[in-house]
Amino acid sequence: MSKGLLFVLSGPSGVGKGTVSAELRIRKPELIYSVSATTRQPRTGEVDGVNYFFKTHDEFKKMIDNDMLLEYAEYVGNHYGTPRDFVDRTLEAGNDIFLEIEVQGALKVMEKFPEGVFIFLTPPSFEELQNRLQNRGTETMDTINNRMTVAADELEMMKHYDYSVVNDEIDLACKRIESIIIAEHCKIRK
Ligand SMILES: Nc1ncnc2c1ncn2[C@@H]1O[C@H](COP(=O)(O)OP(=O)(O)OP(=O)(O)O)[C@@H](O)[C@H]1O
Ligand SMILES: Nc1nc2c(ncn2[C@@H]2O[C@H](COP(=O)(O)O)[C@@H](O)[C@H]2O)c(=O)[nH]1
Repeated sequence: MSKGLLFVLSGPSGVGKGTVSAELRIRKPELIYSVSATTRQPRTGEVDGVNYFFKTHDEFKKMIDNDMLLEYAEYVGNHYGTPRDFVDRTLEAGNDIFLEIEVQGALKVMEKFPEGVFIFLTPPSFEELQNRLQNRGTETMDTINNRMTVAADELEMMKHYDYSVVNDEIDLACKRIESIIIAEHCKIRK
């Protein structure tokens, strides 16, 4: 049996990765989504094991020490990481897996899985990115400013990705990603 494909969706905070992924889950239920571990506090409505595995700093460190993370990164004061075992088992079983992670982590996955498919989600403009972060209302103005500073560096990394997709409209962004998934599967059949 051939292995599944690893898709990584990345891009600056607030660009709409979570929103687009949630819509893709509805449109492509056959895709399997990785649940990350994080030391960040849950936001209202977030559920442990569904949105994230919420960990203490000690628990997260143990995961690193036991080599349980495919990649991890510190992002604006919190740690985030992708549990390795779930990714490996999904791919070995011949299923595709979808990771939604920030840019430092994606660059690490590129080293370990160069055969992965790396998609950078871009905002229509920098101003719109700031509007989206502010309108989401989940971060303080300080955190938003920090995330915008990081975003400027992250946009520089877009050139390392296989695809860039503009998230102007959720429907269009999803259609673009769905086309990429189809195209990557066609490549395998050739
Ligand atoms: N195409 C779009 N047009 C307008 N608003 C959008 C669009 N996509 C997402 N949004 C809004 O932008 C905000 C940020 O989206 P979302 O939380 O999905 O971003 P994210 O990239 O996952 O952020 P983070 O990396 O911080 O988790 C949300 O309020 C969402 O509703
Ligand atoms: N490197 C990783 N980044 C991850 C992972 N899971 C999520 N993220 C990214 O972190 C930021 C902030 O997320 P938020 O939920 O606090 O807004 C965002 O860009 C996520 O995509 C991961 O496992 N590794």
